[in-house]
Order: sequence, then C-alpha cells, then structure tokens
Amino acid sequence: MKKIAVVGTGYVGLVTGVCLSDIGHHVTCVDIDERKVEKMKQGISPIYEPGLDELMKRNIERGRLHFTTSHEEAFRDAEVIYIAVGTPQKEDGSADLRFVEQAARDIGAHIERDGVVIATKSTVPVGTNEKIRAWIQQHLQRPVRFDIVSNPEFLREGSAIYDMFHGDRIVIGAGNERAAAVIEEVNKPFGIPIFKTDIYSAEMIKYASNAFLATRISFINEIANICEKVGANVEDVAYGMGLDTRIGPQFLRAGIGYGGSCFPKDTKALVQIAGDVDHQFELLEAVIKVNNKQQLKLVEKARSRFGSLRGKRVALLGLAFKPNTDDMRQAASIVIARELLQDGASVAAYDPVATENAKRIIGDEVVYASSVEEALTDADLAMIVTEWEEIKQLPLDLYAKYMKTPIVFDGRNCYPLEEVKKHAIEYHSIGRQSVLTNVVSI
Ligand SMILES: NC(=O)C1=CN([C@@H]2O[C@H](COP(=O)(O)OP(=O)(O)OC[C@H]3O[C@@H](n4cnc5c(N)ncnc54)[C@H](O)[C@@H]3O)[C@@H](O)[C@H]2O)C=CC1
Ligand SMILES: O=C(O)[C@H]1O[C@H](OP(=O)(O)OP(=O)(O)OC[C@H]2O[C@@H](n3ccc(=O)[nH]c3=O)[C@H](O)[C@@H]2O)[C@H](O)[C@@H](O)[C@@H]1O
Repeated sequence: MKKIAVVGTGYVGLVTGVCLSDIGHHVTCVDIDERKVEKMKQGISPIYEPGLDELMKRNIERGRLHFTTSHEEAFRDAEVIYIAVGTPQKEDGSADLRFVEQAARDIGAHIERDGVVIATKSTVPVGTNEKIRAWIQQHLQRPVRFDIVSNPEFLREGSAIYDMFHGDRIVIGAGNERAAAVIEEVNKPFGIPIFKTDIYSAEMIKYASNAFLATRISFINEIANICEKVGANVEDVAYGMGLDTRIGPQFLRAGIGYGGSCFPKDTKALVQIAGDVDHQFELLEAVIKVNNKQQLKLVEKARSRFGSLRGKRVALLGLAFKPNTDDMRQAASIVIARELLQDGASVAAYDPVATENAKRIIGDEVVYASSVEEALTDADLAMIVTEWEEIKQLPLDLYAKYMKTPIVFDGRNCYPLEEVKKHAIEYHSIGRQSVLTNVVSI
C-alpha cells in the first residue's frame, strides 16, 4: 500500500482521498481552506455526497486518512501525489490553471522522495501536464526524480462514491511504463478496467467524453423541442432510440439542459483548445448554444402561457444542478430565478440540500422555503427544476391543494402523463404534449 497525498479536497479530491484510504492506502489530503480542513479532521464532509461521511469517519478511525493545510507535511514522504484542485473557466471560456500552477509549485517546493509520481485528476487542457512538469522542476529545492501522469476523473456528483468503486474505466496517460505501473498498482483494488495511453491522449479523453455526453443532451433536447411541435413524445422517442445498442439508453433524458461544475466549463474549454490550434469546433459551439436556450425553456413556456409574469408568484422546486448534490455551479435554477425576477415575478424556492449554496449565488430576492408545501402555497405557477426523488414522489394532489392555480411547468419530466391526467392540474413538460384538460382558467 502506498503513501499518497491529494491536493485539493473538493468533490473530486475528497472522494478520491477517502476511497483510496478505504482500499488500504495511507492518504493525506491537503487544502488551503482552513475552515474545510478543520471540518474534515472531525470527520465532517464539507460537501453533500451520499455515503461520504461514513467512509470518511471509518478511515479516519483506522488511522489511514489525514487532513492538513500544510503542503510540506503532505508531500514530504509521499510516493504518489494527486492534483485535484479546481480548473474553473476564465472569462473567455478557457480553463483557468492558476490553482494547478500553484499546486505544482507547492509540490516542487516540498517533494523529497525519489521516484514520486504526480498524477493529475483535475480536468486540464491538452499539454498542461507538460507544464506541470516544468512548474515542479522550477521549484525543486533539491534534485528529486519525479514522473507526471494524467489520470482524469470520470465520477458524477451525487454518485461519486459508487463511481469510484464501479467506474467503467480508469485512464492512465503516462510518458513511461514505470509511472503508469505505479498508478495502475494504486488502483488495482478497485478492480476497474484500466486503459493506458500517452499523456496528451488521456487529457483529450476527458474533454472528449464530457463534450460527447453534453452533445447527447443537447441533441435530445432539440428532438424534444421538435416533438412538442409535431405531437410526438420525447420519452418514447428516446426509449426507442436507446434500444439500438449502437446508441444506448444513457444521457437521452430531455429537460432544461445540462448544468454543473463541468459540462458547461469543459465544453467551452474544448472550443478554446480547438481554437488555439486553428480549428473551429462548430458542432460543440452549437451544443453550447442549444443548452443556453434550453435552460430558459420553462420561463419561455410560462411567458407564453400567462402573457406577462409580472406580479405572479412562482414556486421553484429544486435548485441544485441535479439531484443528490448541493452543488449550485451553473445550475439552471440560477438563470431561471434571475429571469423570473427580471420579469417582475416573485419566487419561492425549495431544495432539500442546496439552499445555503443557492443563497450565496442567487441572493435574497428569492424566498427560500423549508418545504415543498411552503413553496407551493398561494403560487400562481410551479416550475420543477431538479428531479429530486422527494419531488418525483410528491402526490400530484398537492399542487391543487396548496397553489392558487395549479399550473405546473416540469423541466425534468418527473411525472407520467397518464398519472397527471387523473389530477386537477395544468401540466407543461419537455418534449411532451401539455395536459390542459383540468385547467383552471386564468
Ligand atoms: N466535480 C466533479 O464532479 C468533477 C470534477 N472534475 C475536475 O476535477 C477538478 C476539481 O473539481 P472539484 O472537485 O469540483 O473542485 P472544487 O472547486 O470543489 O475543489 C477544489 C479544491 O481545491 C482547493 N485548492 C485550490 N488550490 C489549492 C492548493 N494550492 N493547495 C491545496 N488545495 C487547493 C480548494 O480550496 C478547493 O477545496 C476540476 O478540474 C474539475 O473539472 C472531474 C470530474 C468530476
Ligand atoms: O467532469 C465532470 O465533472 C463530470 O461531469 C459529469 O458528471 P456531473 O456533472 O456530476 O453530472 P451528470 O449526471 O453527468 O449531469 C450533468 C448535467 O446534465 C444533465 N443531464 C444528464 C443526463 C441526461 O440525460 N440529461 C440531462 O439533462 C443533468 O441534469 C445535469 O444538469 C459526467 O457525467 C462525469 O462523468 C464527469 O466526471
């Protein structure tokens, strides 16, 4: 078992560190955020991720998982160091490598052990690992032999622990066989297929994978938009398409587009990466454009239903960019809330876990309800933004019971149309016909 350091304890770094300690490694996670580190030392996860707290506590107790703010303490003795700091987008859409560069400088300043392997989990543009090598080299305090490996991460928020243990593949991009073998050995207990390649290809696999998944989403959303006009049902269309094993059923859920910390930024970064080598990635540009429009689909539908939204009270159900996470980065709820407020509507929002993060981003013009019922009370219309299980399981009578007028715009197709038809609500969803039979006239 290896001595491992993980730099950055966000969704990727913390989950990686915790899971590596769970399979037997000795892991020290280092972060510059003192508040986070204090919490983690007590076994409290700073993020909401199902199953993470339990696993953290277990491995802290076993003495295999440590947290620190000291890079020196983390790197001194490490045999493997994972870089998992953020790579947010810059104004022009390209990846901001500031945190990666700082992490590399810190590594250079503190590594002591010959043969240490530095593996990058952060999503970084092609060529960045070579830069990381140079940054480390420049900051070495003594001659230390080290190797660089690109080891992109494919976990999903909300099922990150599951993905760590059951992922489809582990990609290892290395310049030499020894470095690849070290990372392969670290990961062996997970029992996940390993694909070894060169560093540049590994970096590209990550962007290409995210861009392809984003493309599927924008594609099905465009099909949904056409379905609405021609009278087809996108759920059936997606199902029928997915039966073809060459297409497959995943990532064909129509809705109000993709959000999150990665698809929006990684698609834009790939357009930039292409642009840097004089290639215009027209397909991906269209994917991004479609997604931006799709995020406002519910507002558009409400505007055309009501004429004007001025003075209307809107219940916003779900704020996180997807269920089972408290992550609000690039969530559709942000643009929807802003647009509604701009139209002069009032907004009462509910989310089971993301409310605190939402307040910091959306602000206090929105009322944050502590239950679905509270958000729905006296509302003129409701918008379903995130398909939390709690929201999918809501008895449909509740809308009529609490709302002034039970008019629902469902951005995640949470309910089967046949069920909806049995209740006294007006219902508009994505890529399916509206249910107007039980309409309350406005
Ligand atoms: N969030 C996700 O689901 C996935 C993210 N990724 C990629 O992984 C990377 C990390 O993403 P997240 O975990 O979401 O980021 P995050 O923003 O949640 O966390 C980054 C952490 O790094 C810390 N940090 C920054 N500079 C540091 C330094 N010099 N030393 C120590 N700590 C430092 C920050 O304080 C923060 O806690 C990104 O490149 C992202 O694109 C890849 C796959 C999945
Ligand atoms: O690089 C990353 O950060 C990660 O990005 C995504 O993971 P994540 O953003 O956590 O969530 P997804 O489940 O992929 O959903 C992303 C967005 O797409 C939307 N989506 C997803 C699937 C679908 O069929 N339709 C759809 O609209 C979701 O609502 C959500 O807003 C990828 O699935 C991960 O493999 C990758 O590691």
